[in-house]
Amino acid sequence: MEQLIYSIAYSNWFLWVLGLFTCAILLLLRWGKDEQRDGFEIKPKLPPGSSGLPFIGETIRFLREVKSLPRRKFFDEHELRYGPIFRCSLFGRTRAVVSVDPEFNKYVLQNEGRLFESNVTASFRNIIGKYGLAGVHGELQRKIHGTAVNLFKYETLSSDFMEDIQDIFLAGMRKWEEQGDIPLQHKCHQMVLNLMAKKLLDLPPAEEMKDIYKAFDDFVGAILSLPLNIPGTSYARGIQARGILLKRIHKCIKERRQHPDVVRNDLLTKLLREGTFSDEIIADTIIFFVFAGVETSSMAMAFAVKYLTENPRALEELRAEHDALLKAKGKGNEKLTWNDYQSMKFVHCVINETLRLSSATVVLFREAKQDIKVKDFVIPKGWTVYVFLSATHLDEKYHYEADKFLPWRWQNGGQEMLDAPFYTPFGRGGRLCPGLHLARFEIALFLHNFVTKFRWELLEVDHATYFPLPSMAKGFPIRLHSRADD
Ligand code: HEM
Repeated sequence: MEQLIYSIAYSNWFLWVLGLFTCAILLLLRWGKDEQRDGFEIKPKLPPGSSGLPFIGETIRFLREVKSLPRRKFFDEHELRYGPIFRCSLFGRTRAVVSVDPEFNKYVLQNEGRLFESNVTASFRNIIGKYGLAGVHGELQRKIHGTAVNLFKYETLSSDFMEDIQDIFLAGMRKWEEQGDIPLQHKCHQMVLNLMAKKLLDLPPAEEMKDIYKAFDDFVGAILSLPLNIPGTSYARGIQARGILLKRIHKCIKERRQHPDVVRNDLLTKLLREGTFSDEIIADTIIFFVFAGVETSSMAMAFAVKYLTENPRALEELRAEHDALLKAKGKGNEKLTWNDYQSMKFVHCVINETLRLSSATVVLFREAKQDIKVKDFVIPKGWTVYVFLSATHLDEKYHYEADKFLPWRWQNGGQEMLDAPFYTPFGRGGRLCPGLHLARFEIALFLHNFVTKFRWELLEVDHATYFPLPSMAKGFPIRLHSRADD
């Protein structure tokens, strides 16, 4: 018996040693495999950081902290510990690096297509389509991007957009006035959607084309949803909406070919006239403009009003600028001219500051196309770099009292910040937003009309969130009062 006990104890001890030995070998083998996967003979010096939990990484912590104050908490703590470029597993990507270093961000974005490449998930690509610009690379990306730059360039705003923007915004605001109580965020969304539908496809406003507008809405709603293609989910509705929109766009293409004599000032006509792209590319490009141009601009409008509501001094200064503009034009002459737009100053400070605090694009994803040496470490080929634009916008090192809405920081030389690597609401490099002039123009014309026509009060306290997009939980419910009654 004793012998048996000894022999069991001995064999258990032997098994323990054997087990530990095997684990050690397996760990060594796995470590070696990781090194080989990264393409290095010896362990590369990766940026400092941690991988967090398997697969989830630090996503849960990020999502929790991005909602709390100060808004830069997650980045401040990581930067303090590891520096501005750190290894961090987020959103299911374990081989990833976060950058909140403005100079490195600039380097990454300016080397698009050479050292780095924008990368999108398969589910996102299913929504935006094979030729949706974010997922297109190389020569074709440059060609479509160049066309978009041409369509939305500063010089075209006066001839191609001014009249339509004012007509649609003035009509929209007349309705808001009748309604009195409005959720501003949703109303801005609808108004910008009307504008894009008119400018892209020459469609009449929402009331006359409910199905198409619902499809637009479902499509935009699906972009940031969980990619579950199960009936009833936002993603599935988005895929369905994409089909409806494609059908409508192809119908418009056919109509334009059948009736070339009908004069239209829309972007589809211009794209067809160029004759460079297939119908499939044109359809995906139009759909991508809806994705890129609606939520981004309309959120900025709603957030500008939120910040002005909270900062009466800024509102007063903006209103004074725009009342003076109207006074100089004389009564009954409410439509603005190109010269009026060019004379506006403070409104651009308000727009810059709004986009600094709540730009629609929080983070850009880029994949390293080769091993990238940064400082004294290496980002291996195939790794993702998260370029966190919002983190540099909120960094006290570059913006004093960074959490506060202070449009005056953009006055007296503040304009130089527009080119600085720590202010990039529209990105940079080969994918710099081609709609940036249009977006600024829309927001300026919106603010001009809104502050000169209305006083307003907030009906309920609303809570803003900033990820994945800036948004207000209740849609910013306000009561409007016409200033004509003052
Ligand atoms: C406040 C409003 C807007 C903001 C903050 C914004 C921001 C951005 C940013 C940061 C990018 C770069 C994406 C990247 O590098 O991967 C981008 C790309 C793009 N934007 Fe905008 N955008 C706005 C409005 C618009 C408008 C009105 C349009 C026109 C319809 C537009 C069209 C595009 C397009 C087509 C791209 C893709 C460029 C490419 O990948 O080559 N954007 N936008």
